[in-house]
Amino acid sequence: MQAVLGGGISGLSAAYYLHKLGVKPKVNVYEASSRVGGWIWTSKQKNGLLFEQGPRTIRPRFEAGMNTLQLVEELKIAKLVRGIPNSHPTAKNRMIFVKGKLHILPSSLPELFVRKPPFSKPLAAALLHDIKAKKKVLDDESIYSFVERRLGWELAEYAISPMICGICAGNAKEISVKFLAKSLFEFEQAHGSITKGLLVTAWRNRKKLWSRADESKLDPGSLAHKAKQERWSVWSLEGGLEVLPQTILKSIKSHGTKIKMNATCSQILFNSEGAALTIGDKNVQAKTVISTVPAQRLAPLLVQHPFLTEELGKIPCVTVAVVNVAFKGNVLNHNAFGFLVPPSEERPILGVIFDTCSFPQNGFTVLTVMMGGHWFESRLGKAPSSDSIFRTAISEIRSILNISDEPYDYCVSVLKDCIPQYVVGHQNRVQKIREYILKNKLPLLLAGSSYDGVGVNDVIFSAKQAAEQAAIT
Ligand SMILES: Cc1cc2nc3c(=O)[nH]c(=O)nc-3n(C[C@H](O)[C@H](O)[C@H](O)COP(=O)(O)OP(=O)(O)OC[C@H]3O[C@@H](n4cnc5c(N)ncnc54)[C@H](O)[C@@H]3O)c2cc1C
Ligand SMILES: C=Cc1c2[nH]c(c1C)Cc1[nH]c(c(CCC(=O)O)c1C)Cc1[nH]c(c(C)c1CCC(=O)O)Cc1[nH]c(c(C)c1C=C)C2
Repeated sequence: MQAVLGGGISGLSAAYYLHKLGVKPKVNVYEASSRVGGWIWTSKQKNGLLFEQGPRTIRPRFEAGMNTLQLVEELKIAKLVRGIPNSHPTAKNRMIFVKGKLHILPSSLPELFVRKPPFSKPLAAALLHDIKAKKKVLDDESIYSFVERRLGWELAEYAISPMICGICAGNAKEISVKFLAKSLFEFEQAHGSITKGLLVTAWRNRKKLWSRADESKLDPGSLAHKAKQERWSVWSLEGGLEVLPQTILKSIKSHGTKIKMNATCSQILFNSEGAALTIGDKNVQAKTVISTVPAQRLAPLLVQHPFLTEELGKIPCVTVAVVNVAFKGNVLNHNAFGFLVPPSEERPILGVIFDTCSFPQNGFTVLTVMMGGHWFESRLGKAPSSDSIFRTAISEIRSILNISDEPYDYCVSVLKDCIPQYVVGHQNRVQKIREYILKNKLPLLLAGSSYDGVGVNDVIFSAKQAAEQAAIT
């Protein structure tokens, strides 16, 4: 038996790809809770309203983004995909809330040459800063410190810090530069500055730059081709993102994969036949194990290998409080994706997504307020009640967005340890962990959000790669 730990989107995808690759023997998925989908969770409210408690949009970019679109086609749910083009107001209008005001961040090249508050200079001036700044030889550093050194304090504070909140609810002063800006970091290391690295790369790729080679590689009838042609910024699914894990679940069940619910794995002991897993009060033998559970949850299961327990345990996670709230009619003065709040503003919220600006819902306004993350305890308290989280969220949206209407419906969720933090040294740590597994010939493959990216595309792609590895071992 092949074992997959975790029934979130990566565990389900791993089982899907194992079947697609014709891997024998049969596959069992072990899920600790009583539902599948993990953080992908669409709740159906009164009047048919949909609240996304976790992710809501997926980016159709790079290999991993194309792979997810291909998966959607294979699952025969392409007709449910709703793409948002780059020209849509929500793709162009991303805001930050600084010193009592909402500011739209520049989203096009010409805007980089105009001064836009809260920045004191046009953003293009940051390149002058970069050209003048001395090279520093480093193996890794925080993304805040890298951007501050090379492009100046304002970009670090008002662009990078909120962006890190809007991706991993983390502190840019702790998150590795390699999480978001690996190639810019490498430009400095190889060429002395970001600008020089960009020019050298543009020159080397000058032929590719002017051709649409990427597009011509895509099958003209495919969803990925449509996404490129229509220049989608993001997409979601009619009925909510949870349709994706639910459809994978149906597909893998129809192929004979067994999904074991309320089945927490509490120990993995490697032996000559593979691995003996303790699931609840039973022992089961597996040929290989694909783990998609968070690194911190996997760490204590590997008692035979203290090195793995220690290193996996050093990949931390943060907790996010999510408040979905609906109002009757349009209560917003902006047509935008939403806004983020730089941590230096010291407000209790991380940001707000204007869900219905992207995907309207029968005359309602739906907003999602995200809170906590790295600052959960310091800003919300040790164990805040749902009621106090809701009151804080409402008071913030009332004051920032000038909304005086009473909510029509709402939902408060505390997502415990939901997003891993790729702190400085993360990439080296993951490499050392994988080298150890390889050197000790352990039948263990790692997938999910703790290692190579936290987006839905990244985790599905990591599951595909793990299944491909399992197929050749
Ligand atoms: C608030 C929020 C907003 C997000 N927004 C976006 C977005 O807009 N776009 C985007 O691309 N991504 C977004 N993400 C990221 C994305 O949702 C996640 O990375 C992805 O859902 C992770 O899926 P996973 O299957 O790897 O992990 P999980 O969803 O964590 O699934 C792991 C599963 O393993 C189970 N498990 C844990 N321990 C054990 C055990 N010992 N034994 C058995 N089972 C176990 C858990 O119960 C869980 O079901 C967001 C995440 C959050 C939290
Ligand atoms: C405030 C908290 C969060 C918001 N979204 C997330 C958190 C933790 C989670 C999240 N958002 C994105 C990703 C990455 C997806 C990927 O494909 O890699 C994750 C895990 C996408 C995203 N959302 C925003 C940005 C700047 C990004 C990065 C990529 C992109 O440009 O699309 C903006 C944003 N996120 C949140 C808000 C309120 C917000 C506002 C403008 C919430």
